[in-house]
Amino acid sequence: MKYISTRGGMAPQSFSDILLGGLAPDGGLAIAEAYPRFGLDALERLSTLSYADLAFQIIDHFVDDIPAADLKALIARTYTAEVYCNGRDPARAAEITPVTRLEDNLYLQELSNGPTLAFKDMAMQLLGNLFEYVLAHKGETINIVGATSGDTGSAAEYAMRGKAGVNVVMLSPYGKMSPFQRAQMFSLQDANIHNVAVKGFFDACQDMVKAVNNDAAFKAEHKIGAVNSINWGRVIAQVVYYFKGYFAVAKKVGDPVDFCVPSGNFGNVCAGHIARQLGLPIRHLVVATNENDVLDEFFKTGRYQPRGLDRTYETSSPSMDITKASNLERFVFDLIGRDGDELASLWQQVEKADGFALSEGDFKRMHDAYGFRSEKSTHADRLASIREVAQKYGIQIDPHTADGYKAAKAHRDANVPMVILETALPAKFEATMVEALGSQPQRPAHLVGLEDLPQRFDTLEADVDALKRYVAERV
Ligand SMILES: Cc1ncc(COP(=O)(O)O)c(C=O)c1O
Ligand SMILES: N[C@@H](CCOP(=O)(O)O)C(=O)O
Repeated sequence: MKYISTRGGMAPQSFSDILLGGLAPDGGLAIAEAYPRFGLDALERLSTLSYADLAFQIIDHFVDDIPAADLKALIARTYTAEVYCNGRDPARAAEITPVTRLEDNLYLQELSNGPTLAFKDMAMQLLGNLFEYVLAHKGETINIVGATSGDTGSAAEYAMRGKAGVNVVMLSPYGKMSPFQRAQMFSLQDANIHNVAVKGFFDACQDMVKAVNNDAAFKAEHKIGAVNSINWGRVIAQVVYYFKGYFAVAKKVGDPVDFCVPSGNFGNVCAGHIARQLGLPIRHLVVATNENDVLDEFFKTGRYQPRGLDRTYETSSPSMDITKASNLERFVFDLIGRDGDELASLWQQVEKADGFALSEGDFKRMHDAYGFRSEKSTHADRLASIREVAQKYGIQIDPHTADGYKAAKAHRDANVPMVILETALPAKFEATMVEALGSQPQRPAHLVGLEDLPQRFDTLEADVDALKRYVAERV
């Protein structure tokens, strides 16, 4: 499998190159030249595999330059019960992403049992091991520049801390993460981890990361790499749990299943789209947003209009406070027939803040052929969802998963299983959980007192040149 750019300006590249390269040289995102397709017989065979074996069978199709035996060993080392347990039911830990039945045809898939209590660990742990392997084989080093609204940053830092040849510079929105998220990142004292609080929202952080990546000379000189979902390695690892969730709930292989996905940067649900392209019988992909509802607007109207500061909100599902959904680019590339020139012109309009509107045909195909649906939650909805799930099912869900619960209820069909993807644990968002339920959520014993640890971070204005100077001085 080779990789091209969504904007049409990259000669086909191998997996390891795009893994280390991050953003494509033309500013687009790397994407597989074609999607392999699993037929029903192949799906039957996959349906009984362990998480690690399933991950290998899927990911191996996308890796053209790592020997299969090495890839298999890397994956086996990543997806273990020890890495994905985190104090929750150890008997279920071997399933890696256990699925709980809430009621008939309504399920919750746990994705937050990794070291940092959010779904980002599902891909990031593998990315850490892949980076280490590829860098050692190429004899190279990498300086990761990333952006986080709270969860990617800690997942990346826990996956990369202490790894030889890897530095991490992670930008986060100053004062906008939960105290737990902040402490998780800023308490790390490893010499290869650099936290930078930027005065602005996540969108500004991500724009700065992309600007650094778009400066070819700076990128080459400082060996800049990416861990956000602009990195294809992240997305392909996330595809696996859709297969696992599907096999857990489908009565027979081939039956339709719906997934509901709390969304912000569109990486998670983009992985669902790719799973569907690979032949997994997903009927609907329901995109759940918070008050930053740019994606809900897109799926309801066909108009994609990232917001300015006057319409970007700090919400109680803060990791989804995103109005420029980076990965939407990969889906729209597929939707418009993989025309790189057209995609590049649409994203020029996004970059000028004009946005774009889909043609009538593409708007219809997005629902009919690609199965997308969407729904938005407010703070009041979120609290009501957390309370309802606690009362009806005796389960605590975090504020982001709560946005998913509301959207799943809005789009449920009694005859089709709906899987809600859990994206974080309640412990990361104590204030909202206390507001909803009146009590503190549980947290794993080793994280008690996290917020009391000494914290280390730098601050920067939302200024690309300041970031370049920072990177040049530190790595
Ligand atoms: C807890 C949580 N839920 C949902 C999301 C949204 O996921 P995505 O950006 O992949 O759409 C994020 C971050 O992105 C997150 O951290
Ligand atoms: N919510 C994310 C934002 C970045 O998303 P990514 O999947 O593109 O890394 C976060 O928690 O940082």
